[in-house]
Amino acid sequence: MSDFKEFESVDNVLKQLPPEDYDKLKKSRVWNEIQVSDECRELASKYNIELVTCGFNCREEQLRSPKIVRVGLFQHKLVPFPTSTPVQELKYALFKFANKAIRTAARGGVNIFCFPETWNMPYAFCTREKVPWCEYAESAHDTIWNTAVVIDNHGDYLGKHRKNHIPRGSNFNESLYYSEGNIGHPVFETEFGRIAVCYGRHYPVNWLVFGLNGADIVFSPSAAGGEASEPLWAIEARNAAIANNYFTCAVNRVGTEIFVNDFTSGDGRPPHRESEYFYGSSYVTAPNGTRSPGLSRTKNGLLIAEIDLNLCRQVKDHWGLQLSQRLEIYADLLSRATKPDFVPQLIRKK
Ligand SMILES: NC(=O)NCCC(=O)O
Repeated sequence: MSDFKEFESVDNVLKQLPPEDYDKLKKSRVWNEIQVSDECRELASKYNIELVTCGFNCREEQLRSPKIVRVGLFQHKLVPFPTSTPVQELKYALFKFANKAIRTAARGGVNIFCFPETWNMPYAFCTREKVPWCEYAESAHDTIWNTAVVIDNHGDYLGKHRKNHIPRGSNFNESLYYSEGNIGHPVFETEFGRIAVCYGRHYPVNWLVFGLNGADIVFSPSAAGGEASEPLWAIEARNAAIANNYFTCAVNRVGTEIFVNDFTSGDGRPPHRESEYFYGSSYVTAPNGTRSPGLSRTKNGLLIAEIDLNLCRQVKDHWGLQLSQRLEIYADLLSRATKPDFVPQLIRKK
């Protein structure tokens, strides 16, 4: 397992193909190269941030102009800072690094930038300890919810999303720290499209509602790690883009975090001090199912993807999934399934 933790990424293996084969591969995945400034590349290299860039194809239309937007997905490790670093010092160090990442993204023309979930602290929920981790809580207009705030390009607070599905298992004991989100599935109108934040990527209905509320781009900031989680990663956000005809941006944390005290994971393993390994691999999917290369599994990285929001409607027109989605039959079933006397529609041989 430890060797696999160091495995960098499928995309890096693919890059070793002869250039003409790699070119064919790019065409088959339908993404292109885009230009970013030398300054962006220089900053990325100076700050040791892997930079991956790509653009998605979109047909030109006769009536609507292209709506070109650049999204920036930033993934990072906590190390070199040990989890035992004093709270204020660690917060400051992470803020300083975040500042470098944002500046790099800005030089790359990024319009919308997204961090991973709980990027500004250790992922300490595995420990079940409250001290000192609760001291990382801050009022981003919230304290007891796992919350993402959306800040617009003028520096103004646009609103927030509270995580709806709080994990309760294995090394993801967030329910000891957070209440379940209670403010629905907001979509934020910005100068760069209608955007939303979806934390609960294991729940297709969660994704669906952001689509119903009109999202063009749904960001999924994550702290996703471990063997059970990784096989799902490349599928869930991609499938959501296909099912809902919007762009999805899956943003993950990187690395293993070592804590001071032993804790157990409820899986028969002896007490230990390390978190799950967070496998990075942040990526973007377009509404037609094509996807960007992923960032590495092991390194700090910035993925800059150029998208044309017109693709959302083009794909909707092509498949007509919204025309045939039959929400009413699911609304009825779902409301019955929430009742204690729900009887599943199960047919048995008589
Ligand atoms: N942060 C979080 O909700 N993680 C859930 C587990 C996973 O998906 O890897």
